[in-house]
Amino acid sequence: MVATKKVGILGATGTVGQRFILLLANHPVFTIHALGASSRSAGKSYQDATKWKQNQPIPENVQNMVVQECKSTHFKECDVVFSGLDADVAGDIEMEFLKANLVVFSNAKNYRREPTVPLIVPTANASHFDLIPHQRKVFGQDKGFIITNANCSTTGLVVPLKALQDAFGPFSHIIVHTQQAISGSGYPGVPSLDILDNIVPYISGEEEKMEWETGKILGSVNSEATGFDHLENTVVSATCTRVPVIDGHLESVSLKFAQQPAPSIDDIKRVLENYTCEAQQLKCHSAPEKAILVNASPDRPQPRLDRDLQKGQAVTVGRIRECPVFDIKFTLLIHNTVLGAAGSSVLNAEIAVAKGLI
Ligand SMILES: NC(=O)C1=CN([C@@H]2O[C@H](COP(=O)(O)OP(=O)(O)OC[C@H]3O[C@@H](n4cnc5c(N)ncnc54)[C@H](OP(=O)(O)O)[C@@H]3O)[C@@H](O)[C@H]2O)C=CC1
Ligand SMILES: N[C@@H](CC(=O)OP(=O)(O)O)C(=O)O
Repeated sequence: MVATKKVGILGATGTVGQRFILLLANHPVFTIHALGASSRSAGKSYQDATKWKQNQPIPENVQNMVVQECKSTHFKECDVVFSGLDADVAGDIEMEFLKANLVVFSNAKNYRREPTVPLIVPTANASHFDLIPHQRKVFGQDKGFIITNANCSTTGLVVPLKALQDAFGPFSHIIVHTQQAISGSGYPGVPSLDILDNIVPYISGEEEKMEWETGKILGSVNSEATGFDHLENTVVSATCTRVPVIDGHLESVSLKFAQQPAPSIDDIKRVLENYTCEAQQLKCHSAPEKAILVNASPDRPQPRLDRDLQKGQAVTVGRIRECPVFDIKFTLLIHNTVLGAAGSSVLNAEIAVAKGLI
């Protein structure tokens, strides 16, 4: 039995922050101890500060907690700090927390490209925690560290890619087209007059994130455990669009393997169906029983039907078929605010506890 850890949530009033609260409300290892948001919210009770948009009520023990400003002194008793902060402010605030020797799991993009900061999708590259001793040396910390999770669309993409890369070697080409839910743009997000009866074929910065982050996540920790060997020779091309769905990003993927001849469709299905990851071996509370769900129906996955399977922590893959241009193509679905955001951070923190880092 692991002793309970106190956790803080930065950006607790936002879309990702609300997910953190639901995921942590009855958690066996983590207890919500402190909540942080902007000075607009600080000093108010949580229920007065937030515009709650979840389909379950605010947990009773959280409703009247007082929201703090995001200063490390208010969080010094926390064993873990989760961040769902707006990227405009996450950089400075998260660094102040790290320098106060706190453990930070961030959803924001600010430190994903830092050479000493692991970018971890918990069901794909938990081995990247191996860099933490080096990161602690670089930042002069004995206890604190920072882990980022990936962009939500990238997260969905890399889970099946990791399974296939482990089995069949690297890819030469990846083309991905996303149809992303509106919850991905926070609250109030995309104006209703822009998104109802419509599709917006542009999400600022998203394609660049998918094209870059994929290579860091599918790359490896170098032999000295002092940095990451980014994937070389894999070209990723992403097109990202916003569609009128509340939760769940759908992605159409085409792949070409570096090694030819490419595996058969049956071999691809078998590998995806049998994929297991370290979070499962470590028996982490939030690890999905299956990290990849293969659906054989011709019209699946679909956001409304598949996003909540495995409590939102799995990626559903369907429509696996030959590609007349590359080798194979398929469609995947990820719950963007669970595995694509708060769920990744929570599972990453459980892995860190299981590895003895916290
Ligand atoms: N939504 C998603 O699917 C995903 C989001 N992310 C990332 O997670 C982060 C949060 O996103 P999301 O929840 O959608 O955003 P929201 O806009 O819904 O929430 C932003 C949060 O940041 C807080 N905040 C804003 N300004 C400040 C400030 N000056 N000081 C302290 N806190 C501040 C807000 O507090 P207040 O209420 O007081 O203004 C709020 O709690 C972003 O970095 C985003 O890019 C990552 C992956 C997926
Ligand atoms: N841009 C994503 C959500 C997000 O905030 O991503 P990132 O953390 O990479 O900025 C979406 O629109 O669905």
